Amino acid sequence: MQFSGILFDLDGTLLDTIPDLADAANAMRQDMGLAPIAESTIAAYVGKGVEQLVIRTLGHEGKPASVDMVMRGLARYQDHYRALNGQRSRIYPGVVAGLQAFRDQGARLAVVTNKSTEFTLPLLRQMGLDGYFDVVVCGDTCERKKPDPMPLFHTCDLLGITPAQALFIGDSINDALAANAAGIRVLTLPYGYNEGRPVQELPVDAIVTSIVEAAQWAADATSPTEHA
Ligand SMILES: O=C(O)COP(=O)(O)O
Ligand SMILES: [Mg+2]
Repeated sequence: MQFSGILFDLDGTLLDTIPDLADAANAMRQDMGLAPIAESTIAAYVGKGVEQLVIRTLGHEGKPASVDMVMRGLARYQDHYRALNGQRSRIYPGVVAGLQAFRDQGARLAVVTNKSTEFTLPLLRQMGLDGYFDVVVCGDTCERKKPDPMPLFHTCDLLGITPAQALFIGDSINDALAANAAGIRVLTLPYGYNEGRPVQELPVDAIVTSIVEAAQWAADATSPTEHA
């Protein structure tokens, strides 16, 4: 296989975390005197990190939340998510077999998520996935989050590879834009949370149905220089 490092998004790609994210977001809303909102609505608010999730969830009724409300909401949300993280989250079908297939092809694996370190590391451990990854870069690891390419460059540096040797697999516009800006080829999965937009619109190399299929795609892919 031509790729020596495979970078994975977390929420909506490896793990279905929406039930816990939605429970925490609705518990925060209840603390602030607001009615609960549907899980599917909250799924469309996920993707740009915890601060944006809180801002979008508090602004659901159309009125932007004040800075004070956002600060209070963030503290409440983080307390709830600390308690709920991993409780109802599930590994998507094909993930474990797919990660193993990539490893069997000789690749080193990394997670590049907008989720905070505090929540990412225990979740990977709890799901039994931590052993697959050499590098984990979270939403607060670098100065900027996806869709900025900074966390992807940082991951490549930590893996000791160039962007041309990497493949990124994600579920959202943030993943596609970060990968394109970094010069990293990118696959997307249709089952995640693309901020409520169809994945067919994303600028990616291919849409695959599972991580197993992604491993097959990577094994079959020809390098850009082979077309020259
Ligand atoms: O925390 C988020 O907003 C999304 O996390 P992700 O980058 O793993 O999809
Ligand atoms: Mg995601």
